[in-house]
Amino acid sequence: MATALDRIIEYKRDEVAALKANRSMESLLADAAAASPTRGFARRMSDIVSSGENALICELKRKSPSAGEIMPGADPVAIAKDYENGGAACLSILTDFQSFGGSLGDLAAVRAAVDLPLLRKEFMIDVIQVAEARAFGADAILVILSAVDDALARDLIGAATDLGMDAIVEVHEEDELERANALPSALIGINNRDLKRMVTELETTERLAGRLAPGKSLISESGISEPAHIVRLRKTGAQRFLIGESLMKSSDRQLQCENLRKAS
Ligand SMILES: O=C(O)c1ccccc1NCC(=O)[C@H](O)[C@H](O)COP(=O)(O)O
Repeated sequence: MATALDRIIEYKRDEVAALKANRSMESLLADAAAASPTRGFARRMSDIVSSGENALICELKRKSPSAGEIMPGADPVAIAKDYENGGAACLSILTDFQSFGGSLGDLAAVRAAVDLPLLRKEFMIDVIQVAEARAFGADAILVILSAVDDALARDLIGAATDLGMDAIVEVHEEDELERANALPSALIGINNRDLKRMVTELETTERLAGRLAPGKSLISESGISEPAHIVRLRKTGAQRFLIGESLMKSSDRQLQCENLRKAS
């Protein structure tokens, strides 16, 4: 049976074809060259980790295949400022519209409003999306190994590096982690969300964390909603966390960020 990810990749192919029909790589690269410099996504997290606190990548997420509507009319700038005031290391801006209600407009608006490094959270299947990400102000991209082969992953990471961006290589299981270890990016995201069963299990990070190659930095992603989860995940060595739904739904986003940032 097709997973949510399979369905997203299916329509992403149409979106990329439409992008190529409307914009040339050259014009996107010209916009990327004119964009303000990258802000050091990986470096910002490392600085926070060195201080002993947790580096949070806080996500703007209006809806999702697993949760349905989360915060339909969310104002991207107001949310981003809550996260910044709460001590987020970086922000994750979903730019997929169909499944997550996001847009490149969100990315550009947040870029102009806050100083934090930004991840363009998108389903990358073509290097033209990487150029587009930089043109709209991204500092990092996501490479989901369940959606791409190693050759394409290398191309996406190479394109990001050429544009001064970082790349998070995202894995869900052992064989993907082995592949990630061999790819030229230091950031590995272990996603606790099983897209086949649509459940999140922190046990996924606990199972895989010890298998990261030396020099790789672990980001634990999905299903984190309370300081106790961070305390548990820190036992695996994780000090970088990607958090969306629970922060979006929090009645005091800034305070919740502060609590998660300091949990140990
Ligand atoms: O969130 C989903 O339902 C989903 C479905 C299909 C592909 C990706 C999906 N989520 C993307 C993410 O990785 C999360 O947005 C991110 O890790 C934050 O997770 P959470 O804190 O659980 O919102």
